Amino acid sequence: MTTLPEILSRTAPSWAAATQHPFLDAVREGDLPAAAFDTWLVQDHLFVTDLLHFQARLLARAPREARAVLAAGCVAVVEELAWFEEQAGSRSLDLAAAPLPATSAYAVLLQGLDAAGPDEALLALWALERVYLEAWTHASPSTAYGPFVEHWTTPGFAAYVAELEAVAAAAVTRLSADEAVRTVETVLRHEVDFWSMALPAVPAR
Ligand SMILES: Cc1ncc(CO)c(N)n1
Repeated sequence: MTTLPEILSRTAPSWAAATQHPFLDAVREGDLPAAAFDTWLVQDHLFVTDLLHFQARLLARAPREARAVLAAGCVAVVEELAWFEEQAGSRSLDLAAAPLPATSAYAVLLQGLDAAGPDEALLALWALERVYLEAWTHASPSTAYGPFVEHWTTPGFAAYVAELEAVAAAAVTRLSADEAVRTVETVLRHEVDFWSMALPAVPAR
């Protein structure tokens, strides 16, 4: 039977790459230029919009035990989008920017998961939320970007990831280990590309 600890250990180097990324080091050290952060923030707003659409579709076909966490997650994502709009307003950012290639590629991945079974899609959702929590935890503490780091490492978000983990733990038992590894690896590769997207503006250290 496939288990999450097995999948985590088989994908460990990719988790490290997606959480100990130079973008996040620069956030922690405070030397990420505001322009790079802002580029990333506008793209993440686009990603979260795509995520809401994906999650709403998944809710409609999810196994019974996953419905409550997915529905609560949809509400949280709607609130997250409003929060992005507030941040964009105070940083004078244009949220209507076009998606960069990493954002478009991630959107294609999420759309593709509609054709996969709900268990694979649930596993992917857990992975993309867990890696985000770990990534921002790696960026902590940050003085320059402190409020953002705090927003993405709150106990509420950690509790949501833990609830998703319980659902993903059940889902993964219905997948083959190779299938589950492939799904998680694909998510983690897209996460690395997403952090890398805004990095050319980061000074060498
Ligand atoms: C790229 C990315 N991955 C995961 C999350 C978590 O919602 C996010 N906001 N952005």
